Amino acid sequence: MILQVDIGNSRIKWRLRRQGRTLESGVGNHGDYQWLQGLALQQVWVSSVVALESESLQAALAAYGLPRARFASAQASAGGVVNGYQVPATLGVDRWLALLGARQLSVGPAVVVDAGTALTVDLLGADGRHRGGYIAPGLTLMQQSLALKSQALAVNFERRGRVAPGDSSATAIEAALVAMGRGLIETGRLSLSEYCPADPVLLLFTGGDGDFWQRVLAEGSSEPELLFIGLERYFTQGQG
Ligand SMILES: Nc1ncnc2c1ncn2[C@@H]1O[C@H](COP(=O)(O)OP(=O)(O)OP(=O)(O)O)[C@@H](O)[C@H]1O
Ligand SMILES: CC(C)(CO)[C@@H](O)C(=O)NCCC(=O)O
Ligand SMILES: [K+]
Repeated sequence: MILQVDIGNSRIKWRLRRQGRTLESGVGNHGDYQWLQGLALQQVWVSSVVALESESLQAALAAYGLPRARFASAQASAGGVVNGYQVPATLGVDRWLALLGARQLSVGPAVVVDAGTALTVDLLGADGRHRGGYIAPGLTLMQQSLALKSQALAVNFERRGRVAPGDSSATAIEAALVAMGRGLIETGRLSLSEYCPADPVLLLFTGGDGDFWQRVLAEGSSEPELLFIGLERYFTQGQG
Protein backbone atom coordinates (compact mmCIF):
# COMPACT_ATOMS: atom_id res chain seq x y z
CA MET A 1 0.00 0.00 0.00
CA ILE A 2 1.05 3.55 -0.69
CA LEU A 3 0.16 6.27 1.77
CA GLN A 4 -0.33 9.71 0.23
CA VAL A 5 -0.40 12.69 2.57
CA ASP A 6 -1.29 16.37 2.03
CA ILE A 7 -0.07 18.53 4.90
CA GLY A 8 -1.78 21.92 4.62
CA ASN A 9 -1.72 24.90 6.95
CA SER A 10 -5.01 23.93 8.60
CA ARG A 11 -5.24 20.16 8.39
CA ILE A 12 -3.77 16.96 7.07
CA LYS A 13 -5.50 14.89 4.42
CA TRP A 14 -4.43 11.36 3.47
CA ARG A 15 -5.43 8.43 1.34
CA LEU A 16 -4.26 4.83 1.07
CA ARG A 17 -3.74 3.53 -2.45
CA ARG A 18 -3.25 0.07 -3.91
CA GLN A 19 -3.07 -0.61 -7.64
CA GLY A 20 -4.52 2.77 -8.52
CA ARG A 21 -7.47 2.45 -6.15
CA THR A 22 -8.21 4.29 -2.92
CA LEU A 23 -8.79 1.90 -0.03
CA GLU A 24 -9.27 4.47 2.69
CA SER A 25 -8.92 8.19 3.25
CA GLY A 26 -9.06 10.60 6.13
CA VAL A 27 -8.52 14.06 7.55
CA GLY A 28 -6.53 14.85 10.67
CA ASN A 29 -4.99 17.57 12.77
CA HIS A 30 -1.36 18.59 12.85
CA GLY A 31 0.61 16.47 15.31
CA ASP A 32 -1.94 13.66 15.37
CA TYR A 33 -0.44 10.58 13.74
CA GLN A 34 -1.92 7.74 15.78
CA TRP A 35 -3.87 6.59 12.74
CA LEU A 36 -0.55 5.47 11.20
CA GLN A 37 -0.19 2.69 13.74
CA GLY A 38 -0.56 -0.78 12.29
CA LEU A 39 -0.69 0.24 8.62
CA ALA A 40 1.16 -2.04 6.20
CA LEU A 41 2.91 0.47 3.97
CA GLN A 42 5.43 0.11 1.16
CA GLN A 43 5.79 3.82 0.40
CA VAL A 44 4.80 7.19 1.80
CA TRP A 45 4.43 10.14 -0.58
CA VAL A 46 3.94 13.58 0.90
CA SER A 47 3.07 17.15 -0.07
CA SER A 48 3.79 19.48 2.82
CA VAL A 49 3.68 23.26 3.10
CA VAL A 50 4.48 23.12 6.83
CA ALA A 51 8.15 22.26 7.47
CA LEU A 52 7.79 21.47 11.18
CA GLU A 53 4.90 19.14 10.43
CA SER A 54 7.02 17.29 7.85
CA GLU A 55 9.46 16.49 10.64
CA SER A 56 6.67 15.33 12.96
CA LEU A 57 5.35 12.97 10.30
CA GLN A 58 8.82 11.58 9.63
CA ALA A 59 9.33 11.01 13.37
CA ALA A 60 5.94 9.29 13.73
CA LEU A 61 6.68 6.98 10.78
CA ALA A 62 10.02 6.03 12.35
CA ALA A 63 8.38 5.41 15.73
CA TYR A 64 5.88 2.99 14.17
CA GLY A 65 8.60 1.23 12.12
CA LEU A 66 7.09 2.46 8.84
CA PRO A 67 8.96 3.49 5.67
CA ARG A 68 10.43 6.99 5.52
CA ALA A 69 8.34 9.62 3.79
CA ARG A 70 9.39 11.01 0.43
CA PHE A 71 8.54 14.68 0.05
CA ALA A 72 7.60 16.25 -3.26
CA SER A 73 8.90 19.72 -4.09
CA ALA A 74 8.21 22.19 -6.87
CA GLN A 75 10.28 21.53 -9.99
CA ALA A 76 11.26 23.76 -12.92
CA SER A 77 9.33 21.46 -15.24
CA ALA A 78 7.79 17.99 -15.20
CA GLY A 79 4.85 16.05 -16.57
CA GLY A 80 4.31 18.55 -19.39
CA VAL A 81 4.10 21.52 -17.01
CA VAL A 82 6.63 24.38 -16.89
CA ASN A 83 6.82 26.26 -13.61
CA GLY A 84 6.28 30.01 -14.14
CA TYR A 85 8.03 31.23 -10.98
CA GLN A 86 11.33 33.14 -11.31
CA VAL A 87 12.69 30.77 -8.67
CA PRO A 88 10.73 27.56 -9.36
CA ALA A 89 11.53 25.89 -6.03
CA THR A 90 9.79 28.71 -4.15
CA LEU A 91 6.38 27.87 -5.63
CA GLY A 92 4.35 26.07 -2.96
CA VAL A 93 4.50 22.32 -3.57
CA ASP A 94 0.72 22.06 -3.19
CA ARG A 95 0.29 24.55 -6.04
CA TRP A 96 2.82 22.66 -8.17
CA LEU A 97 1.09 19.33 -7.60
CA ALA A 98 -2.33 20.85 -8.32
CA LEU A 99 -0.90 22.04 -11.66
CA LEU A 100 0.41 18.53 -12.43
CA GLY A 101 -3.02 17.19 -11.50
CA ALA A 102 -4.72 19.73 -13.75
CA ARG A 103 -2.53 18.67 -16.66
CA GLN A 104 -3.53 15.07 -16.07
CA LEU A 105 -7.23 15.98 -16.23
CA SER A 106 -7.12 18.37 -19.17
CA VAL A 107 -4.77 19.42 -21.97
CA GLY A 108 -6.48 22.78 -22.49
CA PRO A 109 -5.89 26.01 -20.57
CA ALA A 110 -6.95 25.84 -16.94
CA VAL A 111 -7.36 28.12 -13.96
CA VAL A 112 -6.54 26.09 -10.86
CA VAL A 113 -8.23 27.34 -7.70
CA ASP A 114 -7.02 25.82 -4.42
CA ALA A 115 -9.29 27.14 -1.71
CA GLY A 116 -7.78 26.21 1.63
CA THR A 117 -6.28 28.37 4.36
CA ALA A 118 -5.09 30.50 1.48
CA LEU A 119 -7.01 30.98 -1.75
CA THR A 120 -4.54 30.35 -4.57
CA VAL A 121 -5.32 30.80 -8.25
CA ASP A 122 -2.79 29.45 -10.76
CA LEU A 123 -2.86 29.82 -14.51
CA LEU A 124 -1.93 26.92 -16.79
CA GLY A 125 -1.69 27.45 -20.55
CA ALA A 126 -2.60 24.89 -23.18
CA ASP A 127 1.15 24.63 -23.87
CA GLY A 128 1.69 23.49 -20.27
CA ARG A 129 3.26 26.80 -19.21
CA HIS A 130 2.34 28.01 -15.76
CA ARG A 131 1.59 31.71 -16.31
CA GLY A 132 1.95 32.63 -12.65
CA GLY A 133 -0.74 32.94 -10.05
CA TYR A 134 -2.27 34.67 -7.08
CA ILE A 135 -2.18 34.09 -3.32
CA ALA A 136 -4.97 35.58 -1.21
CA PRO A 137 -6.31 34.82 2.26
CA GLY A 138 -8.93 32.08 2.18
CA LEU A 139 -12.56 32.64 3.10
CA THR A 140 -12.16 31.68 6.76
CA LEU A 141 -9.01 33.77 7.12
CA MET A 142 -10.67 36.82 5.58
CA GLN A 143 -13.58 36.49 7.96
CA GLN A 144 -11.23 36.07 10.93
CA SER A 145 -9.23 39.15 9.96
CA LEU A 146 -12.34 41.32 10.34
CA ALA A 147 -13.31 39.68 13.64
CA LEU A 148 -9.78 40.23 14.96
CA LYS A 149 -10.09 43.99 14.88
CA SER A 150 -13.78 44.55 15.50
CA GLN A 151 -16.20 42.84 17.87
CA ALA A 152 -19.10 44.11 15.72
CA LEU A 153 -17.73 42.13 12.77
CA ALA A 154 -17.28 38.89 14.69
CA VAL A 155 -20.38 37.35 13.14
CA ASN A 156 -20.78 34.02 11.46
CA PHE A 157 -22.34 33.96 8.04
CA GLU A 158 -24.18 31.32 6.14
CA ARG A 159 -22.40 30.31 3.01
CA ARG A 160 -24.99 31.19 0.46
CA GLY A 161 -22.47 32.42 -2.08
CA ARG A 162 -24.38 35.59 -2.97
CA VAL A 163 -22.91 38.95 -3.92
CA ALA A 164 -26.09 41.08 -3.60
CA PRO A 165 -25.49 44.01 -1.17
CA GLY A 166 -26.02 42.87 2.42
CA ASP A 167 -28.82 44.07 4.72
CA SER A 168 -27.15 42.74 7.87
CA SER A 169 -23.55 42.51 9.08
CA ALA A 170 -23.41 38.83 8.21
CA THR A 171 -24.79 39.22 4.69
CA ALA A 172 -22.71 42.37 4.04
CA ILE A 173 -19.51 40.56 5.02
CA GLU A 174 -20.34 37.43 3.10
CA ALA A 175 -21.28 39.34 -0.04
CA ALA A 176 -17.99 41.25 0.06
CA LEU A 177 -15.82 38.19 0.58
CA VAL A 178 -17.63 36.30 -2.16
CA ALA A 179 -17.25 39.25 -4.53
CA MET A 180 -13.54 39.50 -3.73
CA GLY A 181 -12.90 35.80 -4.32
CA ARG A 182 -14.99 35.75 -7.46
CA GLY A 183 -13.21 38.84 -8.75
CA LEU A 184 -9.83 37.21 -8.19
CA ILE A 185 -10.81 34.02 -9.99
CA GLU A 186 -12.26 36.02 -12.89
CA THR A 187 -9.13 38.14 -13.07
CA GLY A 188 -7.12 34.93 -13.33
CA ARG A 189 -9.30 33.66 -16.12
CA LEU A 190 -8.98 36.97 -17.99
CA SER A 191 -5.17 36.98 -17.67
CA LEU A 192 -4.96 33.42 -18.94
CA SER A 193 -7.27 34.05 -21.88
CA GLU A 194 -4.80 36.66 -23.16
CA TYR A 195 -2.42 33.76 -23.90
CA CYS A 196 -5.06 31.64 -25.58
CA PRO A 197 -7.94 33.83 -26.82
CA ALA A 198 -9.48 31.05 -28.91
CA ASP A 199 -9.56 28.29 -26.30
CA PRO A 200 -12.22 27.89 -23.63
CA VAL A 201 -10.62 28.06 -20.19
CA LEU A 202 -11.44 25.30 -17.71
CA LEU A 203 -11.89 26.26 -14.05
CA LEU A 204 -10.73 23.58 -11.62
CA PHE A 205 -11.51 23.89 -7.92
CA THR A 206 -9.98 22.04 -5.01
CA GLY A 207 -9.32 22.49 -1.26
CA GLY A 208 -11.68 22.66 1.71
CA ASP A 209 -13.68 25.53 0.16
CA GLY A 210 -13.36 24.28 -3.43
CA ASP A 211 -17.01 23.21 -3.74
CA PHE A 212 -18.13 26.57 -2.40
CA TRP A 213 -16.18 28.56 -4.99
CA GLN A 214 -17.23 26.21 -7.77
CA ARG A 215 -20.86 26.96 -6.91
CA VAL A 216 -20.15 30.70 -6.77
CA LEU A 217 -18.61 30.70 -10.25
CA ALA A 218 -21.28 28.23 -11.44
CA GLU A 219 -18.94 26.61 -13.93
CA GLY A 220 -15.91 24.38 -14.14
CA SER A 221 -15.41 21.36 -11.99
CA SER A 222 -14.73 20.53 -8.36
CA GLU A 223 -11.79 18.13 -7.99
CA PRO A 224 -11.22 17.39 -4.31
CA GLU A 225 -8.41 14.94 -5.16
CA LEU A 226 -6.52 17.26 -7.53
CA LEU A 227 -3.40 17.51 -5.36
CA PHE A 228 -3.28 13.72 -4.93
CA ILE A 229 -3.65 13.21 -8.68
CA GLY A 230 -0.61 15.47 -9.08
CA LEU A 231 1.26 13.71 -6.27
CA GLU A 232 0.77 10.36 -7.99
CA ARG A 233 1.94 11.81 -11.29
CA TYR A 234 4.98 13.30 -9.54
CA PHE A 235 6.13 10.02 -8.00
CA THR A 236 5.25 7.70 -10.89
CA GLN A 237 6.91 9.66 -13.71
CA GLY A 238 10.45 9.27 -12.46
CA GLN A 239 10.99 12.83 -11.26
CA GLY A 240 10.37 11.96 -7.63
N1 LIG B 1 -14.35 19.94 8.09
C1 LIG B 1 -13.63 21.04 7.87
N2 LIG B 1 -12.66 21.39 8.74
C2 LIG B 1 -11.90 22.48 8.52
N3 LIG B 1 -12.06 23.28 7.45
C3 LIG B 1 -13.01 22.98 6.56
C4 LIG B 1 -13.84 21.85 6.71
N4 LIG B 1 -14.67 21.80 5.66
C5 LIG B 1 -14.40 22.86 4.89
N5 LIG B 1 -13.43 23.58 5.44
C6 LIG B 1 -12.88 24.80 4.87
O1 LIG B 1 -11.64 24.43 4.35
C7 LIG B 1 -10.71 25.45 4.59
C8 LIG B 1 -9.39 24.78 4.83
O2 LIG B 1 -9.14 24.12 3.63
P1 LIG B 1 -8.11 22.96 3.55
O3 LIG B 1 -8.49 21.84 4.43
O4 LIG B 1 -7.94 22.72 2.10
O5 LIG B 1 -6.90 23.71 4.21
P2 LIG B 1 -5.44 23.26 4.22
O6 LIG B 1 -5.23 22.27 3.15
O7 LIG B 1 -5.01 22.85 5.57
O8 LIG B 1 -4.79 24.61 3.89
P3 LIG B 1 -3.77 24.92 2.76
O9 LIG B 1 -3.62 23.72 1.89
O10 LIG B 1 -4.36 26.08 2.07
O11 LIG B 1 -2.56 25.24 3.51
C9 LIG B 1 -11.18 26.25 5.76
O12 LIG B 1 -10.96 27.61 5.47
C10 LIG B 1 -12.66 25.94 5.84
O13 LIG B 1 -13.40 27.04 5.38
C1 LIG C 1 0.37 29.67 -0.54
C2 LIG C 1 0.30 28.37 0.24
C3 LIG C 1 0.30 28.68 1.73
C4 LIG C 1 -1.02 27.69 -0.13
O1 LIG C 1 -1.16 26.52 0.58
C5 LIG C 1 1.47 27.43 -0.13
O2 LIG C 1 1.42 27.11 -1.47
C6 LIG C 1 2.82 28.04 0.19
O3 LIG C 1 3.25 28.06 1.31
N1 LIG C 1 3.51 28.53 -0.87
C7 LIG C 1 4.83 29.10 -0.81
C8 LIG C 1 4.84 30.48 -1.39
C9 LIG C 1 4.42 30.56 -2.84
O4 LIG C 1 3.80 29.65 -3.40
O5 LIG C 1 4.75 31.59 -3.46
K1 LIG D 1 -3.93 24.01 -0.37
